[in-house]
Amino acid sequence: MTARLPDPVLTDPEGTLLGLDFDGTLAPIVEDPQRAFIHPGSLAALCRLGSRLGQIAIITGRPLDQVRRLGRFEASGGLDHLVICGQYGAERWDASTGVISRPPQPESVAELERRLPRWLAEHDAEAVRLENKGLALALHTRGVAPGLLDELAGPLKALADELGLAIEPGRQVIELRAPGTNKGDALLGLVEQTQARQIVFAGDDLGDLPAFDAVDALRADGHWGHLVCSASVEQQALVPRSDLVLDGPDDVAAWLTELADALA
Ligand SMILES: O=P(O)(O)OC[C@H]1O[C@H](O[C@H]2O[C@H](CO)[C@@H](O)[C@H](O)[C@H]2O)[C@H](O)[C@@H](O)[C@@H]1O
Repeated sequence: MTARLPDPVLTDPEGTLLGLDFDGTLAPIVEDPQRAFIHPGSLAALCRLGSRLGQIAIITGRPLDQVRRLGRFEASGGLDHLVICGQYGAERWDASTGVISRPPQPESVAELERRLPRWLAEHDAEAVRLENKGLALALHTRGVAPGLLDELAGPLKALADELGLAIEPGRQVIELRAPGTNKGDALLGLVEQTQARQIVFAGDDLGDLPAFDAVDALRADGHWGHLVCSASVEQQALVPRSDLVLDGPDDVAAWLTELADALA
């Protein structure tokens, strides 16, 4: 065993659930969210791990269809044990069955969609780039308006409260989204379904904290858990919570490759 590869996973891969965030963990952060493709090293390693680990789950704030496209999973073999939980667990795609579950857009998000262009104009925030995810609208400032989100955070929280939406802050983004799901509940649901004995989760941003909390709760309940941070200068909140700190998506790809090699 090396420090990067935990023994319980190496000795019982079939009993292991590997949960992974997408942006900033499997995919490098880029300016255009539509161009954030999975790191090729991570994709290759996941294809090898797919037949060795009991379950691989990508648990992401992204909509399912985006992650399926940016992850290039369907063009790749060996991923029968992959599940994608999109939009913080509200959507799900199971590679083994092809079954998709996806709730309809709530009226509160439709109302936000109607109001937001005018709201941004009234707040001198037209520079913000909007990403419409169906169950959420994300306001991005990467490359266009650094610092603007700090000013908008309070008014956006008031708007979210008025519409009954949840606020999800992230790396140069704030989302207003349908409430009721989070990455922690998505992970706990998968543990119950798969009866996994070892749970590993890797993430990079604030939206991953509920999954970190879930792993801590599972550990308190007798499971073996391992928390991995894909670190960045931009977001360090996960570092003190993590058992292993990796140097961003390149290092995540190297770590997944080491794991695939060890289990080959
Ligand atoms: O849960 P995740 O898989 O980490 O998704 C969280 C959000 O990630 C995306 O935004 C982030 O990545 C973009 C592409 O690299 C980057 O431009 C942006 O600044 C980051 O915040 C995505 O666009 C959001 O919808 C996700 O919710």
